[in-house]
Amino acid sequence: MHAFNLQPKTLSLAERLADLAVDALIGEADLSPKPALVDRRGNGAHTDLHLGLMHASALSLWPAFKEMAQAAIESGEVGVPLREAVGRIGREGEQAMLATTAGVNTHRGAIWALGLLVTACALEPESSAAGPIALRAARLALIDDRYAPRPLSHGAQVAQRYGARGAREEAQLGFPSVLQRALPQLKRSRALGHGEQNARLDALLAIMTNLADTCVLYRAGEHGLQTMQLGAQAVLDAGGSASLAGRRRLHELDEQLIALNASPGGAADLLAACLFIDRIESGAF
Ligand SMILES: CC(C)(COP(=O)(O)OP(=O)(O)OC[C@H]1O[C@@H](n2cnc3c(N)ncnc32)[C@H](O)[C@@H]1O)[C@@H](O)C(=O)NCCC(=O)NCCS
Ligand SMILES: Nc1ncnc2c1ncn2[C@@H]1O[C@H](COP(=O)(O)OP(=O)(O)OP(=O)(O)O)[C@@H](O)[C@H]1O
Repeated sequence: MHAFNLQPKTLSLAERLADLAVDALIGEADLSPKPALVDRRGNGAHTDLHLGLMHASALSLWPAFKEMAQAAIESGEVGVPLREAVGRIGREGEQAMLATTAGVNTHRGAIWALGLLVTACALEPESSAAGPIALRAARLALIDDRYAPRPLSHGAQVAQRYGARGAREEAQLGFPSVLQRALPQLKRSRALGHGEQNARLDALLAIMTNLADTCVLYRAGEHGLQTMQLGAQAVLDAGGSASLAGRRRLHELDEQLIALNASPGGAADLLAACLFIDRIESGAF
């Protein structure tokens, strides 16, 4: 008899969903060259983040994603009890993240977006279509969580100043940036044979063309947001990340956004959401 069981352990549904969520975060972090974001090249516009921290943070969230999926399986329906359970687990995940990063916000928006999507998937594991998953996530996001603290977050300050409702609204509308922009662009660029990394960069740019990213608004105001949106569109118009002209535009956009300290963190979170849904749609679980 062997001392070790060498058989691969069969993962539960909740564990597989947590794996996919963490994979999506690592895929987003590693993707390079992303404008002004942490990637394999460097720290973009961030002084307090680096790639190792993004990886460690992503891994620290695995238990929270698993617990959210388990809560969905046990509850079986969208409703106040599940919303409040997921809110509590999300806040615990945030504490695990902050303990790992010594207090730096690496993945706040991603816990929210991916947490809702993991929960939505676990509610109906037989259905892998993006539309119904996003709709279930939106229904959850629309439910009020009475225990959620209401801090004067960067997002809340930007909402007061510019009227942008950020991460919450994106989820409540069923992730339009992911379903209507990122996923179609990812598929278009893949179909053109642009290569997976370029297709992912194009998907990120497609999100950036239209998003009211509260990270950018907080750090660089409306001018920063406009620079991000127009610059991302210019890259896509020039032929996307796979073309020489598009790459030149992408490099310019990176420099412009770094000069403005305008890191599109919300767009990055939504790219992770896009990569997650793409894996679900392709039958990964
Ligand atoms: C809704 C959240 C994101 C708070 O949003 P708020 O705008 O107040 O906060 P904050 O300034 O910290 O921004 C959160 C993050 O969202 C991302 N983001 C920014 N803009 C956007 C956008 N337009 N769309 C999507 N994500 C965005 C950014 O990465 C940013 O870091 C969430 O953290 C929350 O409500 N937490 C409470 C605990 C809870 O219920 N958790 C549930 C986990 S499923
Ligand atoms: N690759 C990435 N690089 C940088 N940020 C990312 C990346 N992926 C996701 N993000 C998101 O961007 C956010 C970081 O933005 P930001 O630094 O503005 O946050 P903050 O701590 O709220 O603000 P500040 O650093 O201005 O005090 C994180 O919440 C995270 O969700």
